Amino acid sequence: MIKLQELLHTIEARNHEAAEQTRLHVDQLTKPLGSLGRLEELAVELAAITGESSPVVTPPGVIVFAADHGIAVEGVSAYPQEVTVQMVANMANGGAGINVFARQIGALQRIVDVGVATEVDAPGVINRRIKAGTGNMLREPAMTHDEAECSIQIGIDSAWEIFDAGAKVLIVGEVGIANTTASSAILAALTGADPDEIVGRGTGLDDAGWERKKEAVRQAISMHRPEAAQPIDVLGKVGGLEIGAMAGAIIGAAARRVPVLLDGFIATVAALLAVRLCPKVADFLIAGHRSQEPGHAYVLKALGKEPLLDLQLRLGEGTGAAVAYPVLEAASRMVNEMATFASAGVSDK
Ligand SMILES: O=C(O)c1ccc[n+]([C@@H]2O[C@H](COP(=O)([O-])O)[C@@H](O)[C@H]2O)c1
Ligand SMILES: Cc1cc2nc[nH]c2cc1C
Repeated sequence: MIKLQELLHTIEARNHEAAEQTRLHVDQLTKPLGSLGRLEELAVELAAITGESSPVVTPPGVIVFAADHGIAVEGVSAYPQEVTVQMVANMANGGAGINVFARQIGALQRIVDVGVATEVDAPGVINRRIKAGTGNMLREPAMTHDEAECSIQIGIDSAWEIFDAGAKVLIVGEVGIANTTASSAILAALTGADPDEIVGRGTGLDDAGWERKKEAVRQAISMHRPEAAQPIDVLGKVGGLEIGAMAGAIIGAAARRVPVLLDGFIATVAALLAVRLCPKVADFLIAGHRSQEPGHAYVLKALGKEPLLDLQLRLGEGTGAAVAYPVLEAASRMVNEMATFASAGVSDK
């Protein structure tokens, strides 16, 4: 186990030489200059991230972190808390949305229980339980400082395990009823955003539930006064076990120069936490899609990221990133498989 602060210091900058080599190569491929648009930018970004001028992105790795949230008892989700454990079992059986899309893109898959209320006894679910769900942030801090740190460490370990198994891109997903409330509270605490601007309907709240959710975020912030400059304080007071694990996995990817393809609102808030812990992490992130949750556009803007897709998704689990992955693969294949003007004997301008 490497201490978090030590690991954060090992995160390097983007590799400009590799990026420049890729840019030169892309300009020699058999196409009008610049005609593959954002794919060309993505290829250069992949080189800068990985340090490889011919970056390879297969296979991708998908890790879904699952946990429950004490705040669920306040009626801030359209679905009951037991959906979390039921969906973990569904994922273990390969029947969830993320299983389908992960199979479609040939991904390595992991599902990690970091704190579902009821323990899931299904083969394939990795047990890294910290506790049986967070505390209700309207009554107590969601986690202790130690628990928050532990969630980050579990994320780092999980990411490194899937990289050791061969994953070349990281997709982190989650399942956790009420985690859009925790994510909204983290986002408000880190950025000072007004809950009215960022709190959405999550799984599909009605108007009354939506008002309750905004009020819960406001109250949690005024009760705990999380310290914006102390991301682990924010994570502990108003966060979630799976959100900490996702932040850790993203840090683990940056430390190993593995590109992170971001999913929806919860995953992107976890990325913002990681970036606040170490700003260089931002260089390793590619936004997969823009979710319908209004806070997602806000956090993407805070990170300065333009998403690849906007398909009006709001499922989570890593699904949006998995659906965006073929775009990333296309950028990599362009670099590795297209002929150059010279090799194909095509006249350049
Ligand atoms: O990824 C997103 O942007 C997203 C937006 C809304 C809902 N979700 C998923 O729905 C759950 C959280 O919604 P809620 O309403 O229970 O807070 C959680 O399991 C997420 O995976 C995910
Ligand atoms: C059915 C269902 C599946 C999910 N997957 C991620 N969050 C979810 C929330 C619900 C309600």
